[in-house]
Amino acid sequence: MKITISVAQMDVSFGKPAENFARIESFVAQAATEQADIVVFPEMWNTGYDLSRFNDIADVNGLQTLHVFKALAQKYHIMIHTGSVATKRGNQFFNTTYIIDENGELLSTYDKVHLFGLMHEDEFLTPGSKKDQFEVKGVPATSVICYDIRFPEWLRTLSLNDSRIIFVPAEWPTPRMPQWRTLLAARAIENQSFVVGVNRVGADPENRFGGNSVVIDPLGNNVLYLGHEEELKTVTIDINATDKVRGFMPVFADRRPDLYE
Ligand SMILES: NC(=O)CCC(=O)C(=O)O
Repeated sequence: MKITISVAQMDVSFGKPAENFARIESFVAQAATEQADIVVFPEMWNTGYDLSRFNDIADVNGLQTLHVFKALAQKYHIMIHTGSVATKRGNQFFNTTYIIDENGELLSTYDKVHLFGLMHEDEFLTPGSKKDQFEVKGVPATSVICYDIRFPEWLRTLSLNDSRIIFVPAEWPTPRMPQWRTLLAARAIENQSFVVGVNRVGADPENRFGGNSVVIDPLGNNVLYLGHEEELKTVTIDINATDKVRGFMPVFADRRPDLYE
């Protein structure tokens, strides 16, 4: 099974959802032109980390995100991983991913589980407590958000359900780019899965963001690698590679969960 993935490495206007929403369609249109099955956006691109203003700018119940992306998925007949957006539900704020299929149907919702204190998420956001599991063209997949990749036990838990692709939208600052690359490669190798990491570029008042979005195969090799500029790139992956690696080195079968608690 082959899956074509477009990575939308976008810049984000700080605290300006209208400007950010206005730029989304061009990425989806380009991905469709490049015949992608799915297009993937970075983390919290609707607002950036303008956390103290979330009461005014977070997407209430994700309604704008869902409305815009469902329409785009139908118009371009493409599956969309929304990256993540700042959402407001009741009086709480979340960092939320939506997965929408090519018919505009919502497949899954995920709230970031591990909140990143260095960027003050823990002061403003409520953490999620559910897994994200969905299928891309019938292939089991999962998704986390940025800092979540520092928790291998969480990605392992998500991968035990036969997942073959792990999506990782991010706002990962430039000084820690070597860690971004190493952690993503490690998660790919240990879970014998493809990893799709989509980072933003540009800057906000506190950080510069390093791009370097990447698609990594189950052996840890980059099959797509972006630089530091805003751009969309597309690659086709062959999911059979995960069967080959898992057949050759049966890591999942060799686990000793009886020792892990
Ligand atoms: N937005 C994030 O979760 C950033 C995570 C990060 O920078 C890290 O080093 O981890």
